[in-house]
Amino acid sequence: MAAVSDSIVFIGQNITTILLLVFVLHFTRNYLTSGVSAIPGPFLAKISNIWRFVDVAKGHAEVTLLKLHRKYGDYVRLGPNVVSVRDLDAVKIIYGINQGYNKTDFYKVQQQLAKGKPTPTLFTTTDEEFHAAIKRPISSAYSMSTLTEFEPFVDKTIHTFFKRLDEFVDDHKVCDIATWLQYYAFDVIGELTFSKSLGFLEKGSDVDGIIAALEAMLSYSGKPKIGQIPWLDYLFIKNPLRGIIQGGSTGAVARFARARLDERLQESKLGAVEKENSGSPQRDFLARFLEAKNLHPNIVNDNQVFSYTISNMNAGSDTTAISLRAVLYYTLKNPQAASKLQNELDTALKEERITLPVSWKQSQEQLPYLDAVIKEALRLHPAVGLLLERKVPQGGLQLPNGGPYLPAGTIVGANPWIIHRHALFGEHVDSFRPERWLPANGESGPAFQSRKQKMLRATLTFGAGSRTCIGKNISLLEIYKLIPSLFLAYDIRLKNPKKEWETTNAWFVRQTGIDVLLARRGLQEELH
Ligand code: HEM
Repeated sequence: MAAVSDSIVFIGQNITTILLLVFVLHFTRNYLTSGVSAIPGPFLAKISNIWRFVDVAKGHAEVTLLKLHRKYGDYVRLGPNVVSVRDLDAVKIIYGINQGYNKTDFYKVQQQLAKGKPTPTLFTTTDEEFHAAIKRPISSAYSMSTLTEFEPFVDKTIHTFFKRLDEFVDDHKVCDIATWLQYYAFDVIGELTFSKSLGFLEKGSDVDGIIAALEAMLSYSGKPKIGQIPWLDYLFIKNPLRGIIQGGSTGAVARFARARLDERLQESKLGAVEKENSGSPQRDFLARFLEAKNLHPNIVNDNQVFSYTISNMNAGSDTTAISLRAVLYYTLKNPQAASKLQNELDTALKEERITLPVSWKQSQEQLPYLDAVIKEALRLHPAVGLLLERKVPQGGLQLPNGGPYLPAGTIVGANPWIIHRHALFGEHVDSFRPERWLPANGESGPAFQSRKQKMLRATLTFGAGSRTCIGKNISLLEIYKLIPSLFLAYDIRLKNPKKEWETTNAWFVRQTGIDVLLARRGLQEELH
């Protein structure tokens, strides 16, 4: 008894020293983590995840990481157990199909609560078996061949968008196009998923706080930061006490999606939808998800249908808006590129090779410079701006080209912003040069094809491997139709050509501050 009380007294008297010792031991153990300790990086990152937490919270983690890779080379240590990879052979292994590199707890942090329980989606699940099971029934809905079936939904939204832009022209008002592109992207995904736009363009403002809710979820002070130390999620976001107090909030996007699903299930009971849609190629995503439920009842229930719709909304709206902004901004900032693009579009329209709105097929077959502009903008500003984290599987990873061996459990990943500035993309990788995607003077056809293929294989805009973006074709449809149609219908100028936009990296690298002046080009009557 006396020994116990003596110990308590001793601890009480030396608590500061003891705590200091515990921290020193903890940091030293972190510093010396097997395998990872051979990789260079900032000292503080080697001893604690707090360094990365603070860096992500500042909102420009892609800038920090680029500097670190330029200083240290292909492998950078970002945490006691975290490695950022720039070596392309390593990227191939990490994202290779069936290589066993699963998503990390960073993605679990993004799982939303439904009735107090985290709900994994196609995007956020870390369970590869579950992922394969839920992906199989619906992957055909996203295939290249269904694209043209979705085209009328996009055309409809382009019409609404241009009606609203006409008001800016008529009123001689400055247009905050960054915000309006977000309204467009949200309304398209609403149309595609539910045949019902969310009404952003009509209202000209955030509807039901949906954008605010998504921003809060992905705010740089929120989940992406917490994702650097995932156990904090259980303290701050998924804390059961918080669930009890707040009733396990579901959020504005979920409410909208749930209402549409309930409407459809009700109509379906009445037989209205089946009659209306049977055999129609213009079925929205929800109709296709419900078909998957009929075909695969053991995998797809109403909750899974709901989860598919949520994935579409969360993964497909902001990312597309960010990409559209990048294409528009870089084009407007580079008058030479803008004028080349305008010439290509005007000539193709005059020769009746394209229409307004431009169709997907026309954009692919008639507009090579547009293709180069879009590829270059998405290279320079990929929507995702943090590591696409994966866990090293059993057996470990021998990092290629001189890297050390990493044991199982190490977190590895590539950041698209870093990979897209790899020397493989040629010179001036920090500048907007659409020409890098076109044959150079004197370059033979086969040499160009081989160079282009290498760049495409290294492109991570839509991720890579088994977890690559399922909505890639859909977003390309939205981008390749809207951008040329916009330049055909309007003369667009930056209000302050010298002013830079502002960006914030909160997992997605959002931009604000693109004010433009618009004038009609007299082609509106061509809109059909
Ligand atoms: C330009 C627009 C888009 C970009 C840049 C983009 C980017 C990405 C990236 C990088 C990933 C992989 C994430 C990772 O490995 O951690 C991903 C996955 C995903 N994206 Fe997209 N995305 C876009 C549009 C869309 C659209 C329009 C949809 C839906 C209609 C969508 C749905 C998804 C889903 C469901 C996943 C998870 C796929 C899986 O794990 O199987 N995305 N996206």
